[in-house]
Order: sequence, then C-alpha cells, then structure tokens
Amino acid sequence: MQLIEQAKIREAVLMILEAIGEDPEREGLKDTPDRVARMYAEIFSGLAEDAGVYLECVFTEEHEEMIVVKDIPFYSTCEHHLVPFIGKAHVAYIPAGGKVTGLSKLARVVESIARRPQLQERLTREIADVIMKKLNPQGVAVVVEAEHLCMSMRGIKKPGSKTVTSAVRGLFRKSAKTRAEFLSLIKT
Ligand SMILES: Nc1nc2c(ncn2[C@@H]2O[C@H](COP(=O)(O)OP(=O)(O)OP(=O)(O)O)[C@@H](O)[C@H]2O)c(=O)[nH]1
Ligand SMILES: [Zn+2]
Repeated sequence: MQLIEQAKIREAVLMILEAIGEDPEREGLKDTPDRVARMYAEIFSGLAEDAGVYLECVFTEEHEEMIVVKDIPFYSTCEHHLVPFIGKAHVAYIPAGGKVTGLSKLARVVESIARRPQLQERLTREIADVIMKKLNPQGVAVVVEAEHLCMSMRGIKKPGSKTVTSAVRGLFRKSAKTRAEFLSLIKT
C-alpha cells in the first residue's frame, strides 16, 4: 500500500493556486500547499490501511443475537469531485462461533474505509464485506446516510438532500424479519 506523496501534493496545490490567478506567496496562502498536503495525508490515510486488521480484536462470547452500532459519524471524500460527503453509518452483525469484536473496531472500520477517495455505494459494500470476511458472522447489515457537498455547494445545489445506501449479507439478506429488526433498531 502506497504512502501519500506530500511533496507532489504541495506542487499540485501550488499550481492550482497559480491557475486560479492567486498569489501563492501572499501571507495567507504561502503555507497552504503544505497544509493541504498534510490534510490529504490525513483524510486519505485509509489508503495505506487494511481495514480488516481492526477486526482481529475478538472476544469469546456466546452471543448469537444482533449487535448494532448506529450513528457512527464519518467524513469521506467524493472521488468524482474531491469534496466531502458527510454522514452516519449504522453497522450490525450477528456473531457466529462465540466470537464478537470490540465495538469501537466497527467504527474504526468505517473510519478507515471512509478515508479514501470514495463512492457511497463502495463505502457501504466494503464495510459489509470486510466484516463478513474477518468475523465470519451469521450476517452483516450496513446502512449509510450522507449529504454530498458536490450536490449541495455546486452543480445541482440541493443542500439537505441525503443519499441512503445499504448492504446486507447472510441472515440479513435471507430473512425479512432480521432486516426489519435491524431497521427498527436504527430508527429509535
Ligand atoms: N453513485 C454515486 N454517484 C456519486 C457519488 N458522489 C458523487 N456522485 C455523482 O457523480 C456524478 C458525476 O457526474 P458527471 O456528469 O461526471 O460530473 P458533473 O458534470 O460534475 O455532474 P453534476 O454533479 O451533475 O454537475 C454526479 O451525478 C454526482 O452526483 C457517489 O457516492 N455515488
Ligand atoms: Zn461528487
């Protein structure tokens, strides 16, 4: 996995500032290429990570009911426009084999996968798939709701509109009752 090349970002941001007719030497802008490079290293830090490693934290617990961590806030970056999309993820799974993971690890997975140039659909799917792969549970469900700034601050300009995506695996896919339980739990 590649590390972010901050020198390249600095150069590119300098060129953008010049291209929009700004003076990159003026006081407010002179450190901007460096700031943006550091910011990109932060908001794209997930590129250098395997989100699955967080799920290596498991505890033995005979719990075979649904576990839901809801309202996990995230900031991601739309890969089409490189502006943020911001929202919440709700993540549920039904453990199998007496194996549960740390609750914060589910939020860490969301965070890691969000910190990449993303599509909301892919973010949603990747969260579900990594949990299926690493925990091998009876099922996983993920709902993501987000506002895309590329639809709010520019283009079609519809602030407040939300996109909702879901991914269901295993029992959540097979059983309408399990899906309904999940939906009722994330509503309250
Ligand atoms: N499916 C999907 N589309 C997205 C996501 N983020 C942004 N988009 C869309 O990507 C599309 C890119 O469309 P283009 O026509 O190539 O770009 P554009 O000319 O800037 O389009 P407008 O946003 O309509 O002005 C837009 O419709 C965006 O709303 C996402 O997470 N999922
Ligand atoms: Zn966009």
